[in-house]
Amino acid sequence: MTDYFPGFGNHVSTEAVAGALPVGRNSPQRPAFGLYAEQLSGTAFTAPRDENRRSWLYRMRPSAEHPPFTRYEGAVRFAPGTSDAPLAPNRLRWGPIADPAPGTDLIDGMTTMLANRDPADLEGVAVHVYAANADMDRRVFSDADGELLFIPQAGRLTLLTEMGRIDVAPGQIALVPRGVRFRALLPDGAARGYVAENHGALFRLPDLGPIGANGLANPRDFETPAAWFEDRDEQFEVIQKSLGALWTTTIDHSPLDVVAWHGNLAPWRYDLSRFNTINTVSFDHPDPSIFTVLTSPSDVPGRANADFVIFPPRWMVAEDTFRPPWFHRNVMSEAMGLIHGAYDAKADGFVPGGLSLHNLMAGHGPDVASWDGASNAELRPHKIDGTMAFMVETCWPYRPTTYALETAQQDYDAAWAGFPKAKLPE
Ligand SMILES: O=C(O)Cc1cc(O)ccc1O
Ligand SMILES: [Fe+2]
Repeated sequence: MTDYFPGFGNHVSTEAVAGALPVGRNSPQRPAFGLYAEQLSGTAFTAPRDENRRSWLYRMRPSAEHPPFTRYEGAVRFAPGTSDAPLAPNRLRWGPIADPAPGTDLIDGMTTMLANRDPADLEGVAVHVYAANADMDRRVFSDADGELLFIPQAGRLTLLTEMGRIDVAPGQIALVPRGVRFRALLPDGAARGYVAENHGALFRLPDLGPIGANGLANPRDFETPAAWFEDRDEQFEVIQKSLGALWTTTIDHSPLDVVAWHGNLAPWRYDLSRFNTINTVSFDHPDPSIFTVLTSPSDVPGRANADFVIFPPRWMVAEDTFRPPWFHRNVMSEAMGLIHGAYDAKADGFVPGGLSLHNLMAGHGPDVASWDGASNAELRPHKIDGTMAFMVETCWPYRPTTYALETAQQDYDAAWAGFPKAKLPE
């Protein structure tokens, strides 16, 4: 049996039980075995064909069957809303969050750090970090507010989703579409990482323009799981994030009961080491958009609701060039995380599991030590190796949560203190 289907956004047909998937129609009068047909829409019914994303699910019970949701009181650092206080235009940076209490699963282990827009606007993005040490057992989560891009930093995740089972390790990413229920197992007993929650247009591969037909993240390297289900008549808690808050209800079976599905709205995983990195072979550091893995467009052409960008291992060969990121002020807002290794613009203080925020127009770039090193380096071909940083760049300025504001490093501005003054000719 195929475990994963290759390709981004393909139309997949998959059944975990032979004969479960209807042939030639979506909604037969009586689906096989008494299964229930359900359409899951990721775009409006009327979205243009090349953007239209939906799948048909054939399940043991309809997902409509559940009692009312009530407010979920756990996961106190997950989706608390952002601070309303006027936000000082400071650069912010954080170390990794503390280890969670024993018995903390992925959902209770989520900490929202940054968010923008209201999820009800169907625009914006939130950045969460997670630290967990327990499997989700007899409870599932779904996010009505957006698709979830998982960026593991330590420890593997097994995402048991309604549409299949995804194993994802640090160095890989995985996406769970809006509304798809899942539970997470931790094969290594503990896991840490980041989640970008995209409230806006679905992540897609960026146009390649003059790069041509190949390069960056190639579609064939995305993997969508085959249908998988569990038939468990036990109490299951269903936690749902909706309109910025967490809700819970209980049903008497596992909702991961989709026996077959077809369509082009589905979870996937991608190994970041497959990214075909393109950069200068002459001079100057291109804009980091050259490292875009995925983009969620806004309504303004070329201005992303969210870009997921990586800084992977690569050769640096530019001549007469300051090779690390230059100093800059950006109308877009930049949240950065580090999966492993070191980032070439920051000698200290930015560690794996940490996070930084350079909001719109915040002056940033290399710290003094990195600037000094790169300004005096002998410019031979040099391999940046053993590192993977990423950025979630957005046109909507981020607002930190109160927890994030209270836990930010106190001395981040010192990264840019003490640059020598330029000496003009007398
Ligand atoms: O700020 C950063 O470190 C990310 C970044 C890298 C780069 O090479 C150019 C611009 C940019 O925002
Ligand atoms: Fe930047």
